[in-house]
Amino acid sequence: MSLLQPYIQQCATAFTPPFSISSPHSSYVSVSKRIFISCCSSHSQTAVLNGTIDGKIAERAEIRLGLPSKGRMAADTLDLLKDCQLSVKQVNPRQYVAQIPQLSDVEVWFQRPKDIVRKLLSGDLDLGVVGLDTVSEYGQGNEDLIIVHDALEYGDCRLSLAIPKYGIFENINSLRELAGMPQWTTEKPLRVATGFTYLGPKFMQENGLRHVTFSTADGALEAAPAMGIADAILDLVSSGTTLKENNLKEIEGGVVLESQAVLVASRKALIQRKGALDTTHEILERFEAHLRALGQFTVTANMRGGSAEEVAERVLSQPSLAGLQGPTVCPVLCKRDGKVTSDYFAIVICVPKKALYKSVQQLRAIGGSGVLISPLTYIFDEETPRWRELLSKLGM
Ligand SMILES: Nc1ncnc2c1ncn2[C@@H]1O[C@H](COP(=O)(O)OP(=O)(O)OP(=O)(O)O)[C@@H](O)[C@H]1O
Ligand SMILES: O=P(O)(O)OC[C@H]1O[C@H](OP(=O)(O)OP(=O)(O)O)[C@H](O)[C@@H]1O
Ligand SMILES: [Mg+2]
Repeated sequence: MSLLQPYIQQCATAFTPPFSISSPHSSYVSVSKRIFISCCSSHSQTAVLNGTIDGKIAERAEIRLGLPSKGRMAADTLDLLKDCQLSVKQVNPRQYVAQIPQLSDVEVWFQRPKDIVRKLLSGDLDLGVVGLDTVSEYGQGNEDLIIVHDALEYGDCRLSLAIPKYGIFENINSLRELAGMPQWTTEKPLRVATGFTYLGPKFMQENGLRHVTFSTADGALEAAPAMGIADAILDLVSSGTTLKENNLKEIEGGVVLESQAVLVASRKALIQRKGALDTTHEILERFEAHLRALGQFTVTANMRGGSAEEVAERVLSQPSLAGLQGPTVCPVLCKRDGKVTSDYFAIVICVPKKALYKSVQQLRAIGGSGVLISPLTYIFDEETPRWRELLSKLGM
């Protein structure tokens, strides 16, 4: 039985029969009155049960981390891990298993993003890095999937509905206007081309669009309206260039999901697999510390003053100079007339990259000189907020 089944049944009760489910392998899904067809046999629960027996995970010593084997997420994921001093040692690009020397109990498996989600559900992977769009589409709200880090700051895109700029759509600019067009009927529903055959129908149903039918393809969906195959498309948008080049436009209320790369885990693995939670903690800490540091610079400067407190007062009087917890102020000691004195103090603060120039101006305004700026590698907090969240999601 497909995981889409509850949804199909929900639709079936929402609309009056007759309807039919003609083939579980068909690539068509419709939320119009007549056809409700599950789209993808690979979503089946048999697969979900593969690596688990009666909800218990299969025994193995290693913790398996799935990383994208190709596509635009692959290189950025390896770069992130490298920046966190977790370089992946892969002998050659065609070898799908690899190691991270710093995490001795982790085995890396390179997989296509959708297969990472499927294998997390089947118990064949424990952790994975993929786009939120892929987790949402192939995870279908399954409670075994837990988002451990929701913002790895790459792979930014949105899943968005787009329609032609021309013809009957020329003056249609919102989902409400699209839904209100008299053209869509049971006999002639709005045809949407999408690779998101779970999220697409769900979104349409939640937004009250009744006369909709879906077709699917693996890529270049933006061609479908001009080819006469579809009226609209539901696909990922990043810069918007592909839509523009194909004479398509997004509409108000048409964004299904904002996505970026995330770290996702199997709840069962975190709870049952020895070492999985500790390893996840380490990866999470490194990701958080690195990503927090990305937005910050360390600024050091010298400042003349009578005492550390007096210098701190001056620094704290400026809105952009508070730092993470306040400035570090240390005396700069030098010898004058045989005596050690401290006419200058060195101050060290963290400054958001965006506020860098303003901070330098404020430092100068209060007498700062010799301002040095260096990038930060990590900011480790006492405890990461996401770790607390994860423990609470796990009921710990
Ligand atoms: N234009 C984009 N800009 C930024 N990120 C994107 C964009 N398109 C996709 N992504 C993100 O990258 C992930 C992988 O996309 P990619 O195009 O590499 O693979 P795919 O389309 O799923 O597979 P394939 O095209 O190989 O069949 C997507 O799931 C999404 O999270
Ligand atoms: O808004 P843009 O920056 O133009 O990016 C959007 C395009 O990127 C993705 O396609 P991809 O390049 O992955 O090709 P595909 O259709 O073969 O998956 C997506 O499916 C869009 O077509
Ligand atoms: Mg693609």
